[in-house]
Amino acid sequence: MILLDGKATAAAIRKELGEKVGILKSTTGKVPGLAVILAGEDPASAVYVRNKERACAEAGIVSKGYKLPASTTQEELEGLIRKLNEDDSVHGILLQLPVPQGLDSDRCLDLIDPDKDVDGFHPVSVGRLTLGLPGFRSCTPAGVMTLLDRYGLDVSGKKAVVIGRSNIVGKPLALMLLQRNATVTVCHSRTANLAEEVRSADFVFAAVGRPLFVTRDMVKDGAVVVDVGINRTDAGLVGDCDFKALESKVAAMTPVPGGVGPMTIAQLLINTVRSFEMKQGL
Ligand SMILES: Nc1nc2c(c(=O)[nH]1)N[C@@H](CN(C=O)c1ccc(C(=O)N[C@@H](CCC(=O)O)C(=O)O)cc1)CN2
Ligand SMILES: [Mg+2]
Repeated sequence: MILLDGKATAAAIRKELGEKVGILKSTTGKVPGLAVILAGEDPASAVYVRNKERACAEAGIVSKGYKLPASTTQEELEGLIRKLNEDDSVHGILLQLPVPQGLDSDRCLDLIDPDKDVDGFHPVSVGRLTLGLPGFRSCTPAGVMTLLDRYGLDVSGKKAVVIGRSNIVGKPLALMLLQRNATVTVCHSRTANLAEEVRSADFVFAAVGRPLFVTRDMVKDGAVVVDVGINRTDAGLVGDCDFKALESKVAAMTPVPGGVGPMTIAQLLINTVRSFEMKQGL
């Protein structure tokens, strides 16, 4: 089995981007800037934001953190986004999700300038993805595609099954796979014969949010399995797939942790550098 090592791949991407940013800096005199908004005190979000800021530093991207209390009002948050839209040193704006109760994340995401929407959550970005037009792609599914590319795994003509239909993973991932000429099935909680659907897949993408949901009997021999799940259990962090049980059956698989998670952050950096380049007309 080939271990699809997201941690190592993400580290390689950060290094490559660092070199690229160095060249961009010497040719333009400017550096990419990412604004990271964290509202409230969700501990997992705080970790992700810290990791994003660290990753930016490693790649030479200037990150500006905006840590807001859970009591922040909708108006304050919207005011900050408007200000960042106008700030020429900011090439990417991200609002860490979830936001505290009482804040409307959809209204905030709507306000982000689509040219700075490095998380790819703005309806314009989603529309561009749907139409196959250039634009920012949601970091988790785009990071998955980048990981497959780095391992030379081509989905064209293959049967891909996505388990999960969230706006930030399942739906955009299905569209990206379709764009790459996979035959795509999206499964969810109401799918009849889910195990049978998954068993027919050459590529399985699990984004259900249920620990060890994908079992050995559900996967065909030689399939490629990408586990997008991050579940905190008493036994620690586990994915949506039973890694130990699948290991001897599949051709390639991502671990959790160290698979898709680090690629999400690497993709954010890729998107931010791309946004910077576009601003410079490159
Ligand atoms: N504005 C956004 N909010 C959220 C996104 C997003 O892409 N943009 N995705 C998730 C959270 N997320 C990034 O924000 C994220 C989750 C997990 C990881 C990661 O590296 N996970 C590690 C394990 C780390 C741990 O101990 O938890 C791994 O899988 O190896 C990175 C980013 C929801 N919100
Ligand atoms: Mg994501």
